[in-house]
Parts: sequence; structure tokens; C-alpha cells
Amino acid sequence: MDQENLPLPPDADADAWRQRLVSYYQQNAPTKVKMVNSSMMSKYEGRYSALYANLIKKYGPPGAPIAQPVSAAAPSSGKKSVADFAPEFQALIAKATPSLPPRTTTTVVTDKAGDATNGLETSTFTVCARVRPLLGDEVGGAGENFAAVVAGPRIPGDGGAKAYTEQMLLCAPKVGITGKPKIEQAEFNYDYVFGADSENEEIYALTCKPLLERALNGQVGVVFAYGQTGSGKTHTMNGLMDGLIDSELFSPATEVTFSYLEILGDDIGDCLEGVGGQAKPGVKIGEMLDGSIGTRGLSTKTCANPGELRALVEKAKASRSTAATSRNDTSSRSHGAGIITCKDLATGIEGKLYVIDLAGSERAADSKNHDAKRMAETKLINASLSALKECIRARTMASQPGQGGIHVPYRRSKLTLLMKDVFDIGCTRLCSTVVMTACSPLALDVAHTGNTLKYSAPLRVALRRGTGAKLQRDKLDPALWSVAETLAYLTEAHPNLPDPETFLGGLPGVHLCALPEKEFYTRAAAVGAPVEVAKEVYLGVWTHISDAKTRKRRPNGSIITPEEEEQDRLRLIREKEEKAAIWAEREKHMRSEF
Ligand SMILES: Nc1ncnc2c1ncn2[C@@H]1O[C@H](COP(=O)(O)OP(=O)(O)OP(=O)(O)O)[C@@H](O)[C@H]1O
Repeated sequence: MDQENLPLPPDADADAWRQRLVSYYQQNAPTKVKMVNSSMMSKYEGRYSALYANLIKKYGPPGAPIAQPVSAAAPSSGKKSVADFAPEFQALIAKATPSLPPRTTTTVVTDKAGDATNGLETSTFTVCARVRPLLGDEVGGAGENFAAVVAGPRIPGDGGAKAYTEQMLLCAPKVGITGKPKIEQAEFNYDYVFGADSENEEIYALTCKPLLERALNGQVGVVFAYGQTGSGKTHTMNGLMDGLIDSELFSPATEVTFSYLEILGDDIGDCLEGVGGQAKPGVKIGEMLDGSIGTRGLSTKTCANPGELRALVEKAKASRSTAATSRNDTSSRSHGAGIITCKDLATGIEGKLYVIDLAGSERAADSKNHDAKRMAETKLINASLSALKECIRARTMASQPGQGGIHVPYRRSKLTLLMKDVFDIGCTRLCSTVVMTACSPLALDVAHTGNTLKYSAPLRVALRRGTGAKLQRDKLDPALWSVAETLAYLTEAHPNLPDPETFLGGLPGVHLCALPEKEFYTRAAAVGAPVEVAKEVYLGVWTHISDAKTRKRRPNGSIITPEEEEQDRLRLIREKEEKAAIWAEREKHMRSEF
């Protein structure tokens, strides 16, 4: 064996591994040498030998490359294909790409959380898309390796019902029947769109920082990345995690803990207790008697400072299951969920942040070379992604008037069960979710990227400011109470609260509902009420919020009262009995005719 291919010692450092990987790619996949970058080195820190083994599986032993399947087959008929017109398409796409003005809105996540015109929305979604840059041999590459997905216009809102929107443009290259190149452009609306030149720091500030603020207030923040394999999900999630580590998460008033699990179907592993690059299996996720989500067999580590959290995140990354797939040499083959809890040491109330890196979806063409194990993996990944899609769709629909009876099937997969706070209409904490749609820029991938965008764009519910008048006002919804109505409620429903006026401090219902649990405790203590009373008031308010969220409405927004519901039920019974009597009568006549 050549000197350069001899096994590296177990304690070889990152530089030695970088040289080894470069030398390996030069021998077996020379066009991919540029893939050995700082992002790859950090993703695989601590488990370079696993990466090397994955590459050997895909590209063969050093110096003996295995031929790779060709992804875009050249046409045999002599008819011109997209690849033949690459420069023309690039010119057309450059013409369609707008130059972007600076953003006018940078507070979408917080604005959504506070959008209470139609009653308080307990779970809000901010839906974003990011397209990664061209990488390695894609740059100036041949065939359909040019960028056909670009950040489109930013459309300012009017401060009223019309929402602020950013667009992702999908420019599908087509060769017309006349043999001329043309692009079919489709626009997809998002809250934020991040182009190929966007940086993780900017994305953190706009999307993840507001979630952290929410978690520090005892509430729940969730961010997850969805998209095709190799589209940049892990790159983005790692960037957001780095942002969180260096944030205001740590303070003497807060205790921070961290857990990391990986999910593949019903198999759940603890990545902080992993050995030999593999997560420790046997973690269970389930619902507790009080409806909260509990885990068994999952370790939770306390971290006193950013350095400790960073070390745990690196350890978790080192245990995640990865493989070299046809589209990504460093593909994650499981869903990875980092859970950060921040406990207020004064009140004991805990906020939570979930940072979820989903496994990538694959095109049928990309999975055709998989072995049976990888095929089974792909099936499990796709099943849980489809459960996630259904849950988000049902949950956003359930927020619309007249849709109270919608079922959100979050128990269908372990992934959605873990995210119960996002989907449960009766949850007792506010929850903000950021969906990050990761897109490949390649023309080769436009069909798959189109599906990804079609999946995620409709999840966005635009801010509905100014449209509240269309709904019949729900007198029992605390989020709609005036200061006087809120005070009347506290006085009547909570006689044990000594001084409701001071407790309320002049807040209208919507502001009372948005207070974190710990603030109820602080306010109760200030008026001399015990913790039990604070808890009773908090749960009382939240019972009203949940009832208001599930109140039955007609599609026109009017409320169906319990009395009307009862009348409807009795009417249906009466109609059924009348029909049965008519049928009995007919049958009697039919019998007598024979
Ligand atoms: N915005 C970006 N800037 C620079 N490099 C990027 C960016 N996004 C992704 N990459 C690079 O692209 C490659 C694939 O990205 P990544 O592993 O994050 O994809 P993924 O969507 O997580 O894939 P999979 O689902 O297969 O795990 C990596 O080498 C990564 O470093």
C-alpha cells in the first residue's frame, strides 16, 4: 500500500485527516476534492474514520475507484436536452433574479407569537426557505449543474391584513418543442427566504433568537430543517446551534440542560451516551398521565457554560448515524433532535428549545442503488416526514374558523409525538415553531425542490391582522377580554386571589394570556397569595384559552353555542326516527302487495 494510504493512527488530528481525505478524493473522485472543507471537517469531528469508511463503501478502496451511477442520462435520440443549453438557461435565470433591497421586517417570529386579533394562537409557525450555494464540482460544472433556484422579491406588507412576504423562485429549465430553451418560473411565498449568499449568523438572528427569548420565558421554541438530502439542513442547524451556544442562554439565574436523541422509525437512540460513533439504543418516548411528553433512557446533562454545551453538541454529532449516499457523502440517516431546557432557578419553571435536523428526503432515482438496509431506512424516514407534513397541515387548518373538529395525528410517529407541544391544541404553553426549508440550487433537482417547496410553502399562515372583525367575537376567549372584563373574571372565578387588581396591573386579557407561568407566580407572591393560588389562576386562564381554541364555529366564523349543538343533535335524532318510520310504512305496503 502507498505511504499516503496507510491507516492513520487512532489519535490522528483533524489536519492529518483533512490531508488523507483530500488525497483519497484526488485518487477516487477528483471532481469532489473541494468537498473537503471546514463544514465537512466540523460535521465529522471525532469520527473521521467513520466518514472514511463511508467513502470507501461508496467510491471504493483508495486508488481503485468504483464507477458512479450517472444521474442525468444524456438523450439518445439526438433531441437537444437541458444540458445542451446550460449557458442560455443561466442567462435567462440571471435575468429573472431580482436584486434584493434590505429587509423591512425583521420581527416576523415575535409578531406571529403576539398576533392575537382573533384570539391567542397558542402555536405559531414561521416558515422559511434557504437555498444553498453551488458546491465543489457543481461550480462551473457540466450538464444540469447550474443554479435554477434563487431568492426572489421581498414584498412589503401594508401593516394591515396584507402580510410581508419573501419569495423563492424556481426556474425550471425546459426545451420547447421548437427546440428553444425557456424557463418555467414558479414563485413560493415564505416569511423569510435566504439566498445562496446568506450566512448562518443572519438566519440565527431572525429566526432562532426569538425562539430563545420564548424559551427563557418558560415557553417552547422549535426549529427544524426539512428538505432533500444534501440540501444543507445539517449545515443550517449546526449554524443555529452555534448561535444558541454563544447566546444569552447562560446566566446565573438559569440552569441549562441538554439532551440529544436520534430517531429512525420507532428506534430511538441517545447520542450523548453513544459509543464507537453510534447512539445508545433503547430510548422510549411516551405520553405521561398529565399529557406531557416523557422520555425513558435518555440522558440529560447539565451545562454550566457555553464550552460545556459545545462539547456535548460535538459528542452528539459524533454519534449520529450517517452514510455516503449518491447525493451527499456526509448524509444524516436519522432525525436528530437536540433538546435544550432552561430552568428559571427562582421559580423552577422550565422553557424548552428543540433544534431538529431531519433526515433528508430522496428522489426515487437517488435511492435506486441502495441496499436493503438503506431502502428500509429511506422508507422509515419518508413515513415520518409524511406524518410530520400531515400534522403541520392539520394544525394550521385547525386554527382557521369552522375547523374545530380537525384531528392532528401527532401520535402517528415518534418524531411528531416528541413535538407534541407544537401540535396539541390543548397545550398549556405558548409554542413558536420555525420551519426551515432547505433547497438544492441545481437545475438537476428542480422537480424534487419543487415538491419540497410545494410541501412547505402552504404551511405558512400569514399574519391576519385587521381581519378579526369577520369572526364573531368569542366572549369567553380571555385573549379578547378588556381590562375590566379580565378583572371581573379574576374576581369572580378566583376568590382566593387577595388583590386581583394589583395582580392584573392593568393588563388586558391578551397580555395576561401571553405572560409566562413564572410571572403568575411572581405577581401572586406580590399580593401575598400562595403558589397554589398562582397555579390555579394560571390553569384557569389556560383552560379558557384551550376552550376558545376548540370552540366550534361555522365556516362563516359564527360560534355554535352548546345549546345550538344540542338542538342540532336532537334534530338529527328526530330526522332519523322520521325516516325509519317512513321506511317501516313502505315496507308494510310492499309486503301487503305480494
Ligand atoms: N449554505 C451553505 N454554505 C456552504 N456549504 C453548504 C451550505 N449548505 C450546505 N453546504 C454543504 O453542502 C453539503 C451537504 O450539506 P448538508 O450535509 O448540510 O446537507 P443535508 O441536507 O443535511 O443532507 P442529508 O439530508 O443527506 O444529511 C455539505 O458539504 C455542506 O457543508
